[in-house]
Amino acid sequence: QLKKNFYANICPNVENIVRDAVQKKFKQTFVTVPATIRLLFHDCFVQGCDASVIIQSTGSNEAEKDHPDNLSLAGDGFDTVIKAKEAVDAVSSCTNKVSCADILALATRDVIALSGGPSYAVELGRLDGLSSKASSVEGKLPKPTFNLDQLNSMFAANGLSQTDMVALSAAHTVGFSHCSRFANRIYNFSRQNPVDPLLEQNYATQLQSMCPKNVDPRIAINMDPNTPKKFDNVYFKNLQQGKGLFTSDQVLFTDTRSKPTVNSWASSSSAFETAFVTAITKLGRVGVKTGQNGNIRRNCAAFN
Ligand code: HEM
Ligand SMILES: [Ca+2]
Ligand SMILES: [Ca+2]
Repeated sequence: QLKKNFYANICPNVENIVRDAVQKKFKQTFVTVPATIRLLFHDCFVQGCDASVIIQSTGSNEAEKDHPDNLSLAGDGFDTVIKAKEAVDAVSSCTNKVSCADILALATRDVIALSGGPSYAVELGRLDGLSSKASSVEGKLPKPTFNLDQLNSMFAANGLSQTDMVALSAAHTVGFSHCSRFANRIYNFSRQNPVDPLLEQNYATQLQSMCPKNVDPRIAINMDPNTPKKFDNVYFKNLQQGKGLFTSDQVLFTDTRSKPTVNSWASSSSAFETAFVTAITKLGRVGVKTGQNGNIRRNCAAFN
């Protein structure tokens, strides 16, 4: 059972310590924002929110982070958690008392606020997981080609509704994607349509020029072409205009079951923010470890 003031008697300053460390990292690079948010998502959907995604592989264990679906997680997300953990552990009453999973949840809240998104209270008290296997990632994370039924069933498996799924998808209002993730939509989409007809034409042309056919695979482009550094509801306005980058984004507008939600949040950022806070709070409860199922890692990247 998570609690908002879990560390009140153990490490009363934990929220300020984490926020200062995250702010420092944010000043160094904006990538801190999307990298940390996506890290939380990829953690919670595999074995629950237990920092299993942060574990480094060793000679005897190929960890989650080396599964193909996690190779594009930006290093700045991992670094944010490690830096915040160091700052927490530097305070003697807090040393080895705060889990990496909780630090990731707090850091995510902080980067969302730093980029203009909603601020919210974070539930705490997660333990860090005791296993991390690349093989356990398979089939647990959504693909950019997913349709609404596939998205709904994967989120439902984590206790999240369609409404939660649409709200959380708005995380694509910040951050980057490599060209390979949507190349299918701008080149050889189908026999009749080389370009996905759901893509607005000028946007498709722009994407083609940023991602030419033999582009360097390291090139990444903004997922929100309008406000890539603001955590806002422009994501939904983009969907209304055929500017969803992935099929899994655009389908939220084209499928009549989710379209009303997109329209409503495109016109009301406060309604979106309320739904997002509900959804990310539910995300933070997925598969939480307690008792013998977890511990507090001394080093977030390695088991004790
Ligand atoms: C709904 C299904 C989802 C799919 C299919 C999906 C897929 C993807 C893909 C393919 C990328 C680009 C990765 C790359 O090429 O580097 C990406 C980036 C990202 N995703 Fe998702 N995602 C989904 C949901 C979410 C959720 C729920 C969150 C968080 C709440 C999230 C947060 C992010 C962020 C912040 C980035 C940018 C990462 C960066 O710039 O480093 N995504 N996603
Ligand atoms: Ca996990
Ligand atoms: Ca945005």
